Amino acid sequence: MAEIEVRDIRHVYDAGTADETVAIDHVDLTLQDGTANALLGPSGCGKTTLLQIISGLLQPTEGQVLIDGEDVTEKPPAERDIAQVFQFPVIYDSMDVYGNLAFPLRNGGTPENEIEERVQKIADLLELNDILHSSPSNLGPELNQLVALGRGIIRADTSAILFDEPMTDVEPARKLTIRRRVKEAQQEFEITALYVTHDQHEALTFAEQVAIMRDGRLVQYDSGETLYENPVNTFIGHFIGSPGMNLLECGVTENDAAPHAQIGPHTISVSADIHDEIDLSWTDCQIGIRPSSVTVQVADPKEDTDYIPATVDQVEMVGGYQILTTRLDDTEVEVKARVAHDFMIEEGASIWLNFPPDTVQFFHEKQAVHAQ
Ligand SMILES: Nc1ncnc2c1ncn2[C@@H]1O[C@H](COP(=O)(O)OP(=O)(O)OP(=O)(O)O)[C@@H](O)[C@H]1O
Repeated sequence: MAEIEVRDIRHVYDAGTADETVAIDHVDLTLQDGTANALLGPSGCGKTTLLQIISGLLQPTEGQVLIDGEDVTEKPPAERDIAQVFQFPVIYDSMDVYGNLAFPLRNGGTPENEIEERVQKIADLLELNDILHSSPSNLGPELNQLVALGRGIIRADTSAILFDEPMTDVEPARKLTIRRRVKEAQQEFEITALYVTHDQHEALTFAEQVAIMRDGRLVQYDSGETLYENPVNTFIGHFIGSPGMNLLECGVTENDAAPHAQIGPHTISVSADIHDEIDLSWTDCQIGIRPSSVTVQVADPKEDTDYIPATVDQVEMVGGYQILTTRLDDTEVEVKARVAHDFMIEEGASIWLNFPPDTVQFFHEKQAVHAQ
């Protein structure tokens, strides 16, 4: 496998016409050799365009694609040795599963005994042994997608594999199994992989590093943990997590000689690292806190001023926990808090919330002021 680098890529569709669209706007991204990566972002942000530029199906308007340091921007797809798994599996019905897997090797003139060995290895890994001699037309889309994956990685000289929304046609109940097998194959063969999806759960479970795009730009490329804990801006804070980060409009006030966030009558402490960077003249500020970081108390904490009174508007059971939608008293500010599934609370109840300072992010003009 190989390192894939896109350097200062820009892509414009219908340049110079009324329909001109800047699909990729100066993106730099390096996928380290052997790593699992995901490309995540809302519809229309440029994921497919970037994927096609990497595979060679599309020539970028500007910028370069490098494979292990070699500039392949001008090379056609066939000379890049990049495999692609599409939304809908591309399978040859005229051959059985074995024939499909063996196809790229036979095409390259590999001796039959080596082909058999390699097909066996792939079949073991993807658990395809029982269907090796079945016709693909008798298999469901899940198994066909695995065959397409197997065919993509069967050649030892494949540089990388690109997945374009590969779970689109997979039944929800089968997704976990298919994803596990894809992940095992990626790890076993140390494949450089880029997995395009608009589903954050898929991206975060597959990839070590996730690139998030918006409006043709790469906004953040980091591990799932960093994206969750330290979003670079409010877009990432809200986009990652379910529900996303609470983003609360605030002012800045000075309290005990340290800047604090002010929401209506409520003062919220931030960490010392954030204090050092806040300017008291700032407007357009928000604090961000994950629903799982909000501490909830049902008994009035009385003199403990770190707790803010709120009212519970909605209680929702989500999987193994509950999400409370609350409103801070004397404001219209909504805060979501995650509590245990057996936490006893009713809609309309009074509640007290605490935002532990080391879990509070501070954003100025939508950008994080301090990466922790
Ligand atoms: N062939 C094309 N001609 C003109 N504009 C295009 C073409 N393909 C894509 N676009 C535009 O480029 C932008 C990026 O599209 P792209 O398909 O790369 O995004 P995406 O993130 O993959 O979206 P989705 O998740 O919906 O597939 C969009 O504004 C889209 O309308």
